[in-house]
Amino acid sequence: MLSILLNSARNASDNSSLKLVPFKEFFLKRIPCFLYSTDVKRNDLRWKLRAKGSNFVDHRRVIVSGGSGGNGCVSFLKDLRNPKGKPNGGNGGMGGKVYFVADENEKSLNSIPSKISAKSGENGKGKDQHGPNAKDLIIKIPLGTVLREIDAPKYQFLDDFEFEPGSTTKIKLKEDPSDDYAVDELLEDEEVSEESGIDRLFKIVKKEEDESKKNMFFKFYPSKVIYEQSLSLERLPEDYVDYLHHLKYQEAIEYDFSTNGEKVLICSSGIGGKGNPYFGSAANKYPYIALNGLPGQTRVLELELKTIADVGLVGMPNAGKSTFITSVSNAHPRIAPYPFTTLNPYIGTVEFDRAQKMTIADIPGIIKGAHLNKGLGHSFLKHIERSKILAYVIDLSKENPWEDLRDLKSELELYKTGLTNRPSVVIANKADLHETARPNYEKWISNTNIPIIPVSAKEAKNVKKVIAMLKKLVDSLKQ
Ligand SMILES: Nc1nc2c(ncn2[C@@H]2O[C@H](COP(=O)(O)OP(=O)(O)OP(=O)(O)O)[C@@H](O)[C@H]2O)c(=O)[nH]1
Ligand SMILES: [Mg+2]
Repeated sequence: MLSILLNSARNASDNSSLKLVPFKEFFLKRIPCFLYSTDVKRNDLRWKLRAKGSNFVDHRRVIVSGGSGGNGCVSFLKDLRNPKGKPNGGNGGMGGKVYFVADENEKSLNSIPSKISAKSGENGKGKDQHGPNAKDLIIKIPLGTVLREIDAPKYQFLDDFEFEPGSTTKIKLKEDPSDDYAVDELLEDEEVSEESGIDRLFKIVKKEEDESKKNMFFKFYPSKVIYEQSLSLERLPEDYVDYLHHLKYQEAIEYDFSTNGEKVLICSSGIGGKGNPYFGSAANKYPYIALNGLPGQTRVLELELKTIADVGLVGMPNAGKSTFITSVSNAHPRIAPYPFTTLNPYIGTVEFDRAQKMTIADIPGIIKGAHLNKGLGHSFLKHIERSKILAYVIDLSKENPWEDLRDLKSELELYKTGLTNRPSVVIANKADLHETARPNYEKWISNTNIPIIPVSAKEAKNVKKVIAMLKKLVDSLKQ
């Protein structure tokens, strides 16, 4: 039985076609590790390289919209004694706003949907029943996310709006007797000019060809014939006009979530429309119109996760970065004796006395040629880009370990010029493998002037010394 299992595992590993990979992964999880052949491991590595860490999402494009406001209602009180009662249409509720909150427990943008929309407010109803407001939407995003707006939203219904202080425009509501429904026509009124003295008035240019714009703002009493009636836009509620102005001239946002718990309003919600009592006056006791709710704000955003840590660990695959972070902090990334064990960045926290903390980022291994997308590529370097201190982890037991340091530095420079100028330490790991590590250490000391700290992350030897050095550097940068 065991030999059948082993053979199938080998057969699966020989076949490098993509289709078999999920099966192989599935299969390998279910056989004991002593049955793994080196072939299987090699193929596993190939699969990882092909995936380029794609199970970890650090870049995402999202469309976010606030909820629309509910419509106001046109309704009148009616009973036996009072067949023509007062207007009693309720107001529409506000839509939900969308907030982003930085959360240090979120590690990837994986869980952020590509479309985020808050719910709409409910419509008003008769008998003065106002529509309830919708709940705000709070989206948790990983600490260190950088947000950029990549597309200006288009609110076509605002194309014709010109917020010109001093000019006045009236909306004429007109009924065409041939139509069943009352329709509104938006006409520019030439006669009325600057005399009103109200600043926030605006002009609507008539555009007959665009039917879709009709009835955008107003709701009419069903089947009620409305003869010519005019309404100046200055009678619109102030928050309604403010919101239209805000939509038309909204500024692009850019934000860097660098503090845990930071809450930022991303999209405002649409204002609810007023019910018909709002339009009632001594001259017009039976207003047959109400306001529709306005749509919520929409933004197209690009989110990029750039981890924030005090210290960034950089090293070739298998150098012992994950072993080091495990021995000094609360992070527990996977450790294994083959390259590219780590596929996502990890953040470990080292706690000192007096509630002082230092964070360290472990990222996937970088190899020579990473800038040409070799290995896992160097896109993960963005996760140490914001670390003020770099800790190079070198495998001291390897042949010519100084070459690794040189290659790492050149990859860092190719990724971002000047990155290697940051304060740094060199951790010479695997110093417990005396046979090779000792002569390498001696050569390093005599041939270079780069200071190194010999360490055994596995046996937790000398790691405290490294932490003390790193803390000194972190503290000196804070001053
Ligand atoms: N002898 C010895 N082995 C070590 C030491 N540190 C790490 N190792 C071993 O080296 C292998 C790789 O360690 P990892 O910590 O997974 O290395 P890594 O740099 O995180 O590797 P990637 O995640 O693949 O980039 C494991 O088998 C560790 O047990 C050490 O100080 N001494
Ligand atoms: Mg690792």
